[in-house]
Amino acid sequence: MWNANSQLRLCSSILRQRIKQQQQEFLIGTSIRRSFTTTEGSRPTIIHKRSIDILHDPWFNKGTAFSMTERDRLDLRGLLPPNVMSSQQQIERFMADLKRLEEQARDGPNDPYALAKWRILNRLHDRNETMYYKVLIDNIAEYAPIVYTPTVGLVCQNYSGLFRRPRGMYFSAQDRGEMMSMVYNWPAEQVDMIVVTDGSRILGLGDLGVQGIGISIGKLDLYVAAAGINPQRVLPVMIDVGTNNEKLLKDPLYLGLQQNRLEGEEYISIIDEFMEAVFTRWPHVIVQFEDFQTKWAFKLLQRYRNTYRMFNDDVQGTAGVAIAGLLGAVRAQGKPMTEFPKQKIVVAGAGSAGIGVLNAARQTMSRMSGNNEASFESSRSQFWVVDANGLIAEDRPNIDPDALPFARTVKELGPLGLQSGSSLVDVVRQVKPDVLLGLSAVGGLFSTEVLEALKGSTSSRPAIFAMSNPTKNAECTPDEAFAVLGGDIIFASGSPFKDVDLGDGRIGHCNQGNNMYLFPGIGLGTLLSGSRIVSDGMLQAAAECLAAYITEKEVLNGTIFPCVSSIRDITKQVAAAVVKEAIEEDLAEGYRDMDARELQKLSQEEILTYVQNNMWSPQYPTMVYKKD
Ligand SMILES: NC(=O)C1=CN([C@@H]2O[C@H](COP(=O)(O)OP(=O)(O)OC[C@H]3O[C@@H](n4cnc5c(N)ncnc54)[C@H](O)[C@@H]3O)[C@@H](O)[C@H]2O)C=CC1
Ligand SMILES: CC(=O)C(=O)O
Ligand SMILES: [Mg+2]
Repeated sequence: MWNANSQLRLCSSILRQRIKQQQQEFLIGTSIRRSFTTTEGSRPTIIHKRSIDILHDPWFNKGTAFSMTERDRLDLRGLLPPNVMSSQQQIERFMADLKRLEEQARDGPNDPYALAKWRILNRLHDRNETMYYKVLIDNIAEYAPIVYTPTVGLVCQNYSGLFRRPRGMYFSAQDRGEMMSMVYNWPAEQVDMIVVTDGSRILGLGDLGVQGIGISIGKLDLYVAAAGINPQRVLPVMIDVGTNNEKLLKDPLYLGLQQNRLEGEEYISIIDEFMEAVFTRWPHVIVQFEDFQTKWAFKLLQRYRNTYRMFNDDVQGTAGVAIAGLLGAVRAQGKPMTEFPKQKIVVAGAGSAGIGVLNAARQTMSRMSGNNEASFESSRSQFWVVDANGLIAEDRPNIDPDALPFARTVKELGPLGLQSGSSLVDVVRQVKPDVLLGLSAVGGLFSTEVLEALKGSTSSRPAIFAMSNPTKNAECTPDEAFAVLGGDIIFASGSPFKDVDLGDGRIGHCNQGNNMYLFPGIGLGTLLSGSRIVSDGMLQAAAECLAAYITEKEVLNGTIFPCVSSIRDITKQVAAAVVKEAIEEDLAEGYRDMDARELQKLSQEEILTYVQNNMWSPQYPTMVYKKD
């Protein structure tokens, strides 16, 4: 339960973890405890191929970094230029090429260059995975916007043209009855993480059909870079049930099924078949549902969450990140987090993301203020929800059942001069909210008029969350927000923006409020705990860990989310919090040689070491050839 003590407990435990972590980094390689000393990636790699086949396999290829003895041992001599490069030299050569593009891009339009960078990185991904992830991890702040939002959106939009080598698996409506055998076509014996999409709502770009595979690939890049999931054990998946995108339906070069989306039972039976197939081959896999349109996101989550190791990133990951940000916004006002239940929050957007955030925020408020039926009921009145048809009130016909709990009563609205369907600007003007949160996918929705209305906020430091992706869908830019409201606000956006120079020596901080701060840790923590499900408690633990990661000083300076360059560290902490919660809930069944009983005995610090030691990092392994 949330109270001042739990807040303190969290902050001090994070501090303790950081100190321990430094000690542990020193200790790795020495014998801490048999059961969690094997560092991921330190074992030699057994390969069953030789010669040119190795160079064409991105999982094993080291390119010019193969030593002369390896070249002899693996029949590679003469197939590479003679100069053996270190992995660092390889990266320098690659980066010099990539940077040339940046020099040209400095004054040019942004998008084509971002796409060109993606192509260059993707080609590296195709030929040498180890080097690709080394480049990504070492330069995550620079390249997350290329492999992830915003450029990944552009990549999905242009995927038919960009497609060269296949990556991941495609299950289509034509594969009904075949999936159980098809799944064995994937070459890896073990898969830890699947990210699956049906392409129906890719970021805020709508239905992109089969081209949505790009988002599964981008999310899994972060799983490898941030969570240290072994790249040989990730699987991007696209389930192609058709598309309702008229442009794609008419495009002769479109790569997917050119039919309207299947609906109802036909649709569900395909997703069911896919789930059964992947969990039959890999019983311990974790499946992240990504960018399913709202009408299926909730239904599929309810259908599978108690049976399979799965979660929906847009509903649950986003909710956790928003909670962490909302608590940060309370602290940024100089108040304790426990004041959160008093915040007035206007949410624009009642889709999978908006409703996910609303449910989680309401539960968090309720937990903080009594954790009973009465507190749950009363916390409802802190939210005003506006969608494409304006303010949601109970007298709206055919109200979406997921939004119904947040519909305002006509009685409540009367004194404010509001009614069902009132515009966002009127709602903001009358409610005077502490927080204005956008998950609407409508770029520019927080217009100058809306931001002007927020000047009436009763908060000393109103918060604006323009969380829609990609960049052009952000409800407003930080420049717009700071220009209208001045420096005393908190700003977060789903896609990255630059900080704003406020002109008086101060900087307006632009936080990136994106589920990337949670999903990799949720996945890794679930994997390492061996929990059969992803429980609400595990998700809550992840959100609390993220909330506590930011120091008091940072929060007061307007920082409510960590910087992207610390994503690997925050992911490790989140994963450890998830493992700990799974142990406490008695869900942890163990992973590899760490069984449930061993897990139960670990201290908090030991859990962190266990997580760290199981994170893959991009180092070339020693290779040993064995005949099949
Ligand atoms: N920052 C992050 O981590 C995340 C951001 N998102 C973003 O959230 C956005 C929405 O995602 P979903 O909820 O799945 O989409 P959705 O399409 O299901 O929902 C959009 C909602 O916005 C409402 N809307 C449309 N026009 C509006 C207007 N003029 N005023 C107010 N509301 C309006 C719609 O009625 C609907 O309720 C996307 O852009 C997505 O990229 C989603 C997940 C995570
Ligand atoms: C970030 C994310 O998951 C989305 O925009 O859908
Ligand atoms: Mg998403």
